[in-house]
Amino acid sequence: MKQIAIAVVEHQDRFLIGQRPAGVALAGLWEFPGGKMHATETPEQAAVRECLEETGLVVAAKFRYPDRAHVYAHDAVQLHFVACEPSDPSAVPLAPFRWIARQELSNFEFPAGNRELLAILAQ
Ligand SMILES: Nc1nc2c([nH]c(=O)n2[C@@H]2O[C@H](COP(=O)(O)OP(=O)(O)OP(=O)(O)O)[C@@H](O)[C@H]2O)c(=O)[nH]1
Repeated sequence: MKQIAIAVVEHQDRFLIGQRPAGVALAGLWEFPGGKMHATETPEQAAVRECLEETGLVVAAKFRYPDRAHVYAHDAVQLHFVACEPSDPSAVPLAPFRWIARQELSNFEFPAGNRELLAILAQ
């Protein structure tokens, strides 16, 4: 199973999300910054690294949401969700990432493995 670290970056009740590009698995769905963990990394380290690579934002890991295993047609993944906060809240994320208010998250379609996390964020 692939180990995936995901940065759930929160600031002033808004979250950083981006749309997966055409031509990749789950194209068009929205997601949090993240990707495969390197062998020596903790989920926190990998989430912070992936977030910087994908969004240009430096973030600090704060706490963990429950992990989630999910089997997609393209892959079986273990999702490690890491709550993070931006070091510089005024920094502008790289496209396609943008800040979305908590109440708006339900208007975006995420991969099925995010369902439990999104239910927690909606509370
Ligand atoms: N980034 C991200 N990936 C997610 C989320 N939810 C979810 O199920 N995934 C899954 O986790 C896997 C992430 O791998 P990826 O394709 O984005 O990245 P990758 O394996 O190429 O890793 P890399 O970015 O290190 O190259 C994909 O199977 C993706 O569908 C999410 O919220 N964010």
